[in-house]
Amino acid sequence: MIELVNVSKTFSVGQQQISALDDVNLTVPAGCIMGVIGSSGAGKSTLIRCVNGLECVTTGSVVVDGTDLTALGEKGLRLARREIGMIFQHFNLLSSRTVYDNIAFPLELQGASAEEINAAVEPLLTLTGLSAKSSQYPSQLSGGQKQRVAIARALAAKPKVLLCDEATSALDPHTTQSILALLRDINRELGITILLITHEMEVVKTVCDRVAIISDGKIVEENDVPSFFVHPKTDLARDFVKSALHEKLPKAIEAKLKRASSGNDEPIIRISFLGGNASTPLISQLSRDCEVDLSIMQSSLELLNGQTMGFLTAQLSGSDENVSKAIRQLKHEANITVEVLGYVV
Ligand SMILES: Nc1ncnc2c1ncn2[C@@H]1O[C@H](COP(=O)(O)OP(=O)(O)OP(=O)(O)O)[C@@H](O)[C@H]1O
Repeated sequence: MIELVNVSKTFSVGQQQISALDDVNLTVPAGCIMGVIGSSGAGKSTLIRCVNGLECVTTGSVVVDGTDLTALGEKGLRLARREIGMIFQHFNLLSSRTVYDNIAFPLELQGASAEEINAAVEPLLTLTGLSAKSSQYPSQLSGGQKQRVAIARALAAKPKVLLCDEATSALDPHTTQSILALLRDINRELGITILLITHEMEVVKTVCDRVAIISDGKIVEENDVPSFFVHPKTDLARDFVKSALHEKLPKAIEAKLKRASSGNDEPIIRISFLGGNASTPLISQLSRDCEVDLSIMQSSLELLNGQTMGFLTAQLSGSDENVSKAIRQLKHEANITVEVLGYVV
């Protein structure tokens, strides 16, 4: 549905060339909610602006629903952009227009009649829970309500794709959850493909089917969300995953944790499980098979896209040989990732 093929974007500032996107390849399947996450300056905004033609790519192509946007002239691009709705962090509503008139605005620009506009706007007011606010002005609304108006306006022209640029970053956690639930409903009920950019893993965890990490203008990792959480491949992905799981070792353990083993210490391991394994009696089995003890420090279960994921941090005790055997056995289990966080005496 959305395809970025070898996309690079370079900005010229005076004599300086700034590479914002560097050979990006990314596919967002139809009906998917894809999150692109990255730190500040990684290239997220540039990427999403290239997808709706607000920014021209330097090289490569951007294909949305079979149309190569990079091959279009100004008029063609204007028409193609009707298929692409977009919402922003700061809502970008027209302050002199009511809620109804904000939602109607893109249809007015297209020359729709009053009847056509009403037929499109009324269901959107219902969908976004704004029917009672229809004649109010943006200044009379909360942040969450403003974002609902922006979502309804983005959907007015019946786009196939919705782009979300840090859409919940200005909202409190409770309102964020309600906006993400609305995006999920829109995706399911209207079949709209959603590409969102965010710096918050909580957003990815709550609403996305797939996730890509961008760093220095490059996509460094991409996966479905449950696999991304359980099998992060890069250090950056591991950091993002940890930020979303709020995992922290007890302070006393953290203080004496050594990266390398000194020979007479014990490893602290972190195990992630995906799917059915999360509920199997893995620990007691490991303890029996390998004659090791596991002192559990942290454990949690999460449900992502209907899949159970388990996370467990434990100190492993036993003879060197048995501890090595236990780690080897864990590494061989399907759908389990084991990581040695360090060693304590
Ligand atoms: N119009 C521009 N002119 C020059 N450089 C730009 C322009 N837009 C972005 N950049 C540069 O491109 C790089 C990527 O910026 P971008 O805004 O895409 O990052 P981001 O991941 O969205 O960051 P943030 O989360 O802080 O908004 C940065 O180095 C930025 O300074």
